[in-house]
Order: sequence, then structure tokens, then C-alpha cells
Amino acid sequence: MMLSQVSNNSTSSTSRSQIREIARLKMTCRSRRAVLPIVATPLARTAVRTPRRSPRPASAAATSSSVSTAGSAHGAKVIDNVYDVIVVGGGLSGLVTGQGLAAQHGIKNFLVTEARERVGGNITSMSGDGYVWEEGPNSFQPNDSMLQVAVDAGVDKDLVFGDPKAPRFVYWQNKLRPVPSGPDALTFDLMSIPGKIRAGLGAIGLINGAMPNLEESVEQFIRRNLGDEVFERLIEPFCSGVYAGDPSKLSMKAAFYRIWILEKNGGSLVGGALKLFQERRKNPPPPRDSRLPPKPKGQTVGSFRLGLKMLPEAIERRIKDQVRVNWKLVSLNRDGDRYSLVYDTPEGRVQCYSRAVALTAPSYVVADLIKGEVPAAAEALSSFDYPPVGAVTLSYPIEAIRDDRKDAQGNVPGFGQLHPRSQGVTTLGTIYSSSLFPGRAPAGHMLLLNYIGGATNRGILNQTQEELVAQVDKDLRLMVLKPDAPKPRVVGVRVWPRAIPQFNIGHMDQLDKARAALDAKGWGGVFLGGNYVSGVALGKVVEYGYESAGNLAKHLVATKKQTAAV
Ligand SMILES: Cc1cc2nc3c(=O)[nH]c(=O)nc-3n(C[C@H](O)[C@H](O)[C@H](O)COP(=O)(O)OP(=O)(O)OC[C@H]3O[C@@H](n4cnc5c(N)ncnc54)[C@H](O)[C@@H]3O)c2cc1C
Ligand SMILES: C=Cc1c2[nH]c(c1C)Cc1[nH]c(c(CCC(=O)O)c1C)Cc1[nH]c(c(C)c1CCC(=O)O)Cc1[nH]c(c(C)c1C=C)C2
Repeated sequence: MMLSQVSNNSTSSTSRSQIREIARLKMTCRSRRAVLPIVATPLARTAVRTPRRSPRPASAAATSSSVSTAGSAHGAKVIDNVYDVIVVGGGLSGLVTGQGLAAQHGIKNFLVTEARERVGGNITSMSGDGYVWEEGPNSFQPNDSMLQVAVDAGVDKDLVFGDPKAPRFVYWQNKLRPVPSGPDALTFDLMSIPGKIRAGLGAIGLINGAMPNLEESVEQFIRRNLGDEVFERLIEPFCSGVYAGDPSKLSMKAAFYRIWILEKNGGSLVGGALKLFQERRKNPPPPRDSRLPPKPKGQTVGSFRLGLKMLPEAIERRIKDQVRVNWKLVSLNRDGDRYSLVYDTPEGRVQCYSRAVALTAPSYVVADLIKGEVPAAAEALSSFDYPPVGAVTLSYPIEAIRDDRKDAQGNVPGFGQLHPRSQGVTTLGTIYSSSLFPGRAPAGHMLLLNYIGGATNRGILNQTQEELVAQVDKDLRLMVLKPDAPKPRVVGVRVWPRAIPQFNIGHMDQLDKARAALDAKGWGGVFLGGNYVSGVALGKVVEYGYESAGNLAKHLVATKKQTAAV
């Protein structure tokens, strides 16, 4: 089954033909052939795809291990090196884990393996014809973890931030109404005066009742604490804008822990916030890393000059010798004190060994990979729901936008708009991409990124791209376009059949079950990661990626000690 273990840097026992084979393998494994066709293609008429980077030469690191097919699983070529860590998945979770291993823990004997032809996972920035657009995530909250990773990857100079005053709108009773963002909290017209009073009394704990003993949905928690209006007009659309989710199923504790814990700790949302404030004064956080750019003021969002993909591509450059694209993991097994991983690559099957494995692919992929060996973990992981989301990017001449949406200079201010499911609009929400960040559309054109689908509209999977465009255009005519607006220019359409993991009721229990089943099977060197563990926000993904690197490093030290002891 196994070939001999060759030390990491040894070439002496490797024949010349083996070295040639490794170099060839490494070169071709980095070729541009996709192995996972995951998306609907954009409308050929207008979409312009940015070409991927040029192929890289085989690296010097290629000589550090040897390849053989003798005695391998599935007749695969065996890379005769035991890696310290193999990270499965080259989305942001996997890349940050890799970057953390290398830069923070000095671990170099690892791989980050990605099934697609490119890194970044669902970060999908495109450009062409004067447009820069996103077909996955559109922006991030610029907290310290995001600023840190930008600095670590060397792209902090490319950070761009939206205008902190740009309002978010909610479409309610035939009108786009700004969401309160501070001083306007009493005067905003999205809620009635009784609704505001109900919310205030609930927030200070006068009429929120006791926290029940069961895991509440977002809907139950918010209706109980803040009343029906806050739920229907603010939180229900907010759940679309973060999870494309169904608030009657999302778990308050799992999906919005930081708000949930306020009531738990302080008896009410305001009580919890005051307690947190006092605790922070007593135990202030450590000083910020002086290399970090200043924290942007206000409620802004961030991206990079040429789109979010600048971040994964920059991390890839930092750890390029360890990244393998077009490597799709097809089997994972325990083999003595290490793990055996078999990949489909453009060169055929390749088998690798590793002391630890970080799984950052979506939970349904992981479930499929481990169902034979650890069925209880697979069952728990396959319970997570990933509804579909379509990203429909349309452009209109600026004159097509209604005048009441424009400021004195003729610009359309704002971050975007969200549409409660009750308001007769199918599109979940629209990001004003060209208002938010500079350089996203040719002069005189408005670029709108529209999300459609989600947990309450899975039917998008049966619709054609033309139908999705027609639906979005119809919705925009109801809210922001003049009646005589021309047909849109279709910049891109991408459907994510399984877009975002839902942190529904029971999520954390299932995750605990999966981890316990892995431990019980003696798979303590397999670490679950990815956004269904960390949380879906890019900042959470980054935080957890670094944390995972630390946990993997600790595991390697602990298991080395054990080996030394026996
Ligand atoms: C439409 C959409 C909009 C979003 N908007 C925002 C937003 O505005 N702001 C925000 O903060 N977050 C947003 N998110 C969420 C955020 O993008 C994700 O949570 C984050 O990018 C997930 O990163 P990840 O690495 O955990 O997972 P992924 O990006 O899914 O990466 C997992 C990787 O594993 C690879 N893989 C799968 N199977 C295998 C295999 N067998 N072998 C090897 N590799 C494999 C996949 O190809 C993929 O590259 C959005 C997500 C979507 C889908
Ligand atoms: C289907 C529509 C989606 C839109 N964005 C996302 C989906 C699924 C995903 C998403 N958006 C945000 C996050 C990160 C949350 C965080 O804690 O950092 C994720 C995973 C950010 C976000 N976007 C909107 C809000 C209100 C938030 C929360 C943080 C913030 O206020 O900045 C608003 C919003 N999202 C979408 C639209 C159209 C929209 C409109 C205002 C799309």
C-alpha cells in the first residue's frame, strides 16, 4: 500500500527519472484545466472573463519528494513524502490556513490543494469592457482580521473602502427607506412610532420575557426581544443580506452569536451591551499591530482595487510552492499514524501522505469523502443546507435611474438595497457596485449586482439565465429604474447551486457530533474548517484560518512528542 518514507529534503535516494516525473507532474498539476465545472456561464453576449494567470514554472521544491505507482491506492502515483499538513480547499479558509502555517509557525512542509483551476473558492472577481464585478462575495467588513490578512499578503495598498455614510435601503410599502445608522435612529421612516417604542422597551429588557431553554430561531428571538416591526422590516431582509437565509430556520445563537450572547449575559440586549462595555474597559484588548492601516471610520465595507480576488491571489503568490490547483481530493483514509489522500489531477491519480489534514471544502464534499470511514461524522456534516444563489450583474446608463435616487451631483448614493420577502419582489437585494467602489463601471453607467434565490426560492435552479435577468430587470423597474429605461447590459450571470451554509437550528450540535465522531475513530489529526465552521463572513473565515494554523501547529508538536515517547 505504502512506499517508503523519504525525508523532506532528500533527493539522494531519488532516481533521475523520478525527479523528471515529479517536475512534469508539478508543472502539469498547475495547468489551467478546470476539474470542477461549478457555475452557469454568463451570457456570451456581453460577459468578458478575465484570463487566469500565466502558467508557472515547476518550482525547485519539486525535487523534495519522489513519485512512484508501486503499491498505491487506485493505481495512483505516490508522492513519497509525508507532509506535515495537507490543506484541502484553496478558498480563503484554506489559503489563510496555509499562509498562517508558513508565516506564523514556520511550517513549510505542507500543501494547499484546490480542485478548481484557480484559488479563491467563491471569491470570483471579473473584469472586462471597463467593468470590474463580483460574482460571489462583494465586500467585507474591514475589521482587524481582514486588515491583518491584507498586510500579511502584501495587498494593503490595494484596499478600497466604501463611503461610511452610504445608506443601506429596505424596500417597504413601495418605497426604498434608509436603514438607521446612528443619529437618525429616532427619525427614520422604516418603522412606526409604536414599533420603535416596542423595540426600545424590549431592548432594555422590560418586555422581552425570559430566554427560553430551547435553541431559538432568529425570528423567535427578534420578535420576542424587539417586536414584529424590527423583525419584518430590518432583520428578515438582513438575513437575506448575510445568509440568503430563512430566519424561521436560522439559529440566533449559531448565526448571530454576538447579539445572542448579549441577552444571555446581560438579561437584555442593552444590559448585555453595557456589561460588555464594562468588561472591555476592565480588560482592554491588546494594542493593535502597528503595521495595520487605521481602522476605517463608520459603518463602511471594504474590497481591493481590482476586486476581492486580489487577496487570494496575493496569498497564493506568497505560498506558491505549496499550492496545487486542479487537484481534487477523491479519497481520504487513515494509514497508521498518518493520512493517505488520493487526488484526481490532470496527470491522473496522485496519492499523498500527511500527518495532519485541514478540510476546508464545503461540508457536503467532506461528508462524501469520509462517509465510508467515519459515517457518523458524514451524516452530521451532510445535514447542513446550502441553498442556491444567483448573482446577476446588470448595467444601465445613469440616466435610466430615477431622479429621486440621485444626489445633487447626479450620483446614486448608497451601499445597496434589500427586499423583505413580503413586499412582492423576487430579487433578494441589490448592491450599487459602481457607487460603492471606484473604477467598477465606465463613466455614465451604473453597475448593479443583484442576488436572487436563497433558502426561500430554490426554484432559480430551474430557471434559465435569461429568465433570471428578466426577473431582476422587472424588479429593478419597480424600485429604481425610470419607466423608459433601456434593456440592461448583462455583464455577468452566475448561479451558485450550493452557495452559503445555513447556520440553522441544530448546526452547532451537528458540528460537535461530527468532531466527536472523528475523534472516536482516532482521526484527531483531521481538522474541520471552512465557512460552515468559522462563520460565513470573510472576516470570520480569515480569523478561523489563522486559528486553524495554530491548532495544526500544536497538533504536530504534540504528536511528535508522542512519537518520541514510544
Ligand atoms: C453569492 C455569495 C455572496 C457572498 N457575499 C459575501 C459578502 O459580501 N461578504 C462576506 O463577508 N461574505 C460573503 N459570502 C461568503 C463568503 O464568500 C464565504 O463564506 C467564503 O468565501 C468561504 O470561503 P471558504 O474557503 O470557507 O469556502 P469556499 O470559498 O467554498 O472554498 C472551498 C474550496 O474547496 C474546494 N474544493 C471542493 N471540493 C474539493 C475537493 N474534493 N478537493 C479539493 N478542493 C475542493 C472548492 O473548489 C473551493 O475552492 C458570500 C458567499 C456567496 C456564495
Ligand atoms: C443574497 C444576498 C447576499 C448579499 N450579501 C450576502 C448575501 C448572501 C452575504 C454577506 N453579506 C455580508 C456578509 C458578511 C456579514 C459580516 O458579518 O461581515 C455576508 C456573508 C455583509 C452585509 N451585507 C449587507 C449587510 C446588511 C451586511 C452585514 C454587515 C454590514 O452592514 O455591512 C447588505 C446586503 N447584502 C446583500 C445586499 C444586496 C445588501 C444590501 C444592502 C447581498
